[in-house]
This record gives sequence, C-alpha cells and structure tokens, in this order.
Amino acid sequence: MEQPLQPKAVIVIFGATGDLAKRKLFPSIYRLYQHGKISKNFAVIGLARREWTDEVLRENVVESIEEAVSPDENLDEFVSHFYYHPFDVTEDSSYQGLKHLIKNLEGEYDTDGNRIFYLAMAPNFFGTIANKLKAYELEKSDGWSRLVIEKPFGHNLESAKGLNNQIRSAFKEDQIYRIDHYLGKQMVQNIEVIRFANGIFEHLWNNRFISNIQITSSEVLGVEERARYYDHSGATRDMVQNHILQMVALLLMEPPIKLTTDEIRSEKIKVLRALRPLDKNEISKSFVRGQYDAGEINGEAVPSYREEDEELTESNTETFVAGKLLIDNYRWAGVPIYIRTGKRMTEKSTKIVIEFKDIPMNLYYKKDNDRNPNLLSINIQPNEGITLGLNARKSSEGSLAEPIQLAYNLNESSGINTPEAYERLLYDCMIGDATNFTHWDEVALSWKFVDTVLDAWSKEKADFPNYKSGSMGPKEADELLAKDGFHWWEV
Ligand SMILES: NC(=O)C1=CN([C@@H]2O[C@H](COP(=O)(O)OP(=O)(O)OC[C@H]3O[C@@H](n4cnc5c(N)ncnc54)[C@H](OP(=O)(O)O)[C@@H]3O)[C@@H](O)[C@H]2O)C=CC1
Ligand SMILES: O=C1O[C@H](COP(=O)(O)O)[C@@H](O)[C@H](O)[C@H]1O
Repeated sequence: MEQPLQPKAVIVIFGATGDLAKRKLFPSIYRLYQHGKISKNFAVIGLARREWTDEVLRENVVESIEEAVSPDENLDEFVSHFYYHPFDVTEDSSYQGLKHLIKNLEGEYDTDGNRIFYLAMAPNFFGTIANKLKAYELEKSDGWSRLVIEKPFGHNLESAKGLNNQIRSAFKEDQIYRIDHYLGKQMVQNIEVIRFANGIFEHLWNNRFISNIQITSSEVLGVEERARYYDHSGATRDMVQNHILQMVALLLMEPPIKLTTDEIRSEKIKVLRALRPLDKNEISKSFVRGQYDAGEINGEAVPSYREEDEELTESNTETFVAGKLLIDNYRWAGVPIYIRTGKRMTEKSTKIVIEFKDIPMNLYYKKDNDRNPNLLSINIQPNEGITLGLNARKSSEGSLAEPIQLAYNLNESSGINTPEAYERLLYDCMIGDATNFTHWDEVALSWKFVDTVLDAWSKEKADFPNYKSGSMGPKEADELLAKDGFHWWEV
C-alpha cells in the first residue's frame, strides 16, 4: 500500500480545555497517528486559561481518545507529543511565551517551521487572536502557517464581513481554513464523484429530467448543553447557512474543469450566486420555521425547547427550518430544491433525494394516478451509501410494476458528527488542500441568502411551539411541497 504523506507541524489548539477539542480534535489527531498520516514530527500545544499542566492535558487527551476510538499500545507515545500552556487570548504577555514554546518544539520535533493555529473557541475571539498572532509574528516561520476557524463565521453578512476583514488583515485567504465538518463527511465528498463519474446520472442531472431535489438533515437530540449558543443562532444559522448550502452547491455545480481547489470552489460559488433572491415580504411562501414542543422520542418523554433551560422560556428561536430554493441558471431553472433541518425530529438522518421526472404515461400501474418516480437517494448518515429507486415486475404473474431499490451501503457508519470528518479535514489542512473548506465568497453568498429570511422573521413573533418532538416538523413544511404537487420522500 502506498505510504500516505506525513506532514510535519506544530498544531496549536486555542480552547484545548473545551468540548470540541475533547470530543473531536484529540480523537481525530490520534486517528491520523494510528493511520500513519502523522508520525514523529508533530507536536500539539493546548491553550486555555485553566491552570492545567502538560500531565493534566495528556490525561484529558487519553480520556477523550478512550471514549471515542479504540486506542493501540502507541497511546503513551502519542500523548507525549502534547503540551499545555496556560493562556488568555486577550493578554499580550501570553503570546510571547507561546512563541518560545513553539520555537522549542519545532526544534525538538523537527517540524520544518510548519504551524497550524486551530481556533476552537467562541467566535468573538477569532479576530483578536488572528491580530495578536500577527502582532507577535507567530504566523511568520520557516515553513507554512495556517489558521483553522470553527463555525459560526459571523452572525449575519455584516458581522461575517467584519470578522473576515480582521482575519484577513493578519492572514491571506489561502492560509485560512474555514471548517464545515459536513465537507469532511464521506458521502458529502462523494456527491461530486457520484455525479461526475457516472454518465447515467450526469446526463440526466438537469431540469429536463429532475423534477425536484430534497435535502433533509434531521436530529433527534434537542439543544443539549448549548442553549446559550443555540438560542442566539437557531436552525437557519446553525445548519442552513453552512452545511446545507454547501450540499446544495455540490449537488448543483457544473463539472469543474479540473479537480483543483480553485476550480471546484469557483463552480460552487457560481451556484450560490445563482440562488434566486427571496422577496422579504413573501418569505412565508418559501420558508417555514418551527420550534419543538414536548413529545416522545424512542418511547421517552422529552420537554419542549422552551422548557430546556430557564433562559429559553420565551424564546422565539427556530429549532426547525424548511425552505424552497430556486437556482436561476440554464441547467436548473424551474427545479425546486427543498431543504429541511431541525432538532428533536423523528430520527437522526441526513439524506439527499433526487426525484426524477416521471414517465409520460401509465402502462404498468393499477390506477391511472399511480406513479413511482425514480429516486436517487444519497445517504449521508447514519447509513452511508446510495439507493436508486426503480420500477420492476417482482413476480412472473401479473403485469404491474412495483418499486424496487438498488442499494450500495458503505460498511462503515459515520456515526454522529464523527471524528472521521474532522480527521479528514485536519489532514487536508496539513497537506495544504483547502478544497473541503469554505472560501470567503461562499460564506458571504450564503449569509446574503439566509439574511433575508432571518431579517423577515426577526420582525414577526412566531407562533411557537409548533411541532411535536418526535415528528418531522410543522405541517407547513409538508404544505410547502404539496402546493407544488410534491411530498417529502421518507426513503
Ligand atoms: N462543541 C461542538 O461540538 C462544536 C463546536 N463548534 C465551535 O467550536 C468552538 C469551540 O466550541 P466548544 O469547544 O464547544 O466551546 P467550549 O465553551 O467548550 O470551549 C471554549 C474554550 O475556550 C477557552 N477560553 C475561553 N475564554 C478564553 C480566553 N479568554 N483565553 C483562552 N481560552 C479561553 C475555554 O477554556 P478556559 O475556560 O479554560 O479558558 C475552553 O477551552 C466554537 O466556535 C463553537 O461554535 C463548532 C461545531 C461543533
Ligand atoms: O454544526 C452543527 O452540526 C451538528 C450536526 O452535525 P452532524 O454531523 O451530527 O449531522 C448540529 O447538531 C449542531 O447543532 C451544529 O452546530
């Protein structure tokens, strides 16, 4: 087997005592190590205000790895690469000490001066950190320096622009890696392969043969421990502005002329530019918001969103959103793209369904209005794979058609928000491949689109709660499709 590239680097994690570092980043770095994608030439510096030591950080790293993956006997060697530095990102004195530590570790681990600054902290610190890294010349080294930024990237277009300007005054666009963990998922990465490597799909991938596209990302969990963040965000900012619009772009983009970062990004950007702007006075015609009420999931009673935390008792934040998008370009004119996502729904699942236009006349069905259009389903999670719904005669008797499915299931379940996605993305960042990270233009265009919806909603109090926990959202989300003659496919 071909040996993978083994990039060298010092990885600095801002917010190393936090939830993301523990649940996702440490296990992902370990998996890179297990898989031989990093070996001896790396060190990780964890930063946060807590008075931890190297030992305490290492204990936490071990714990997080044991919870997330099955460790090998190499775990001790692996954690010996971790160092902790108590650090307040707002204090200048911290950066000088960090500079010394990085220099020492670069010598000890022979990392060629390559540096990753991973900002796993609240976004209000991003600009400050980038500027201080620049002021103390931490981004200057004999190798490369890259900045990895977590979501949310701003709260709306205006704040995203402000944040971007701050970051860009310290780092160039090609040094900035804006993480969208959906872009690290196996089946999201597969969208372009399924499309562009298969003539049977690509030739039909347009408004002549596709009647509509549906993207559903449903969650069973509620707001959990993140009420403060989530209530300020809501489902549209949390899921649509980033993950869902990224999937839309991958599904609808033209074939890139080459598989390079710039070419792929440029095609995705064109899709986002072609999103039909919404009329702010008629948002309810194409967007539906919801907030979960109490209900039952898997036989267990669960509270309403407003009962989850005392700060939420009067919340007007949407925990569900469904929308109809139109793309004004030659290939997609007239094809509705329906999206929906929400918390406390029936199941944890992310799925894309492509509904092909039906045959012109009914020869093989029982009733005149019987129809079973062909559906291609791209299953992102928890099952990964594709299914193609066709019609066939199942037995030799009779002459009627019945639905059948061709299925391809990857024998690996992606789990929920898995370390695998972070593992892929971290590795891409280390080898300098920014394809699966979002370019500023994508971020800006996505905000521009969702801002219209959010501005309109902010002016009117919603009639919440309006869907039961354990359901697939409010009835208006079904009506959105019904008025176009479609329905959600629960395939
Ligand atoms: N958790 C998740 O699943 C996801 C998180 N994200 C994003 O990742 C980022 C981090 O989230 P998460 O880990 O959940 O947040 P947490 O609140 O769990 O962690 C925040 C971290 O920041 C540190 N911190 C806070 N203030 C300072 C300061 N002044 N100086 C230095 N360190 C500081 C905290 O440590 P200390 O108190 O010791 O200083 C802690 O390590 C956010 O942008 C979030 O939106 C994105 C997707 C998923
Ligand atoms: O970014 C986010 O994604 C998760 C859902 O991710 P998944 O990989 O489990 O589908 C969501 O729960 C969270 O609210 C959001 O911030």
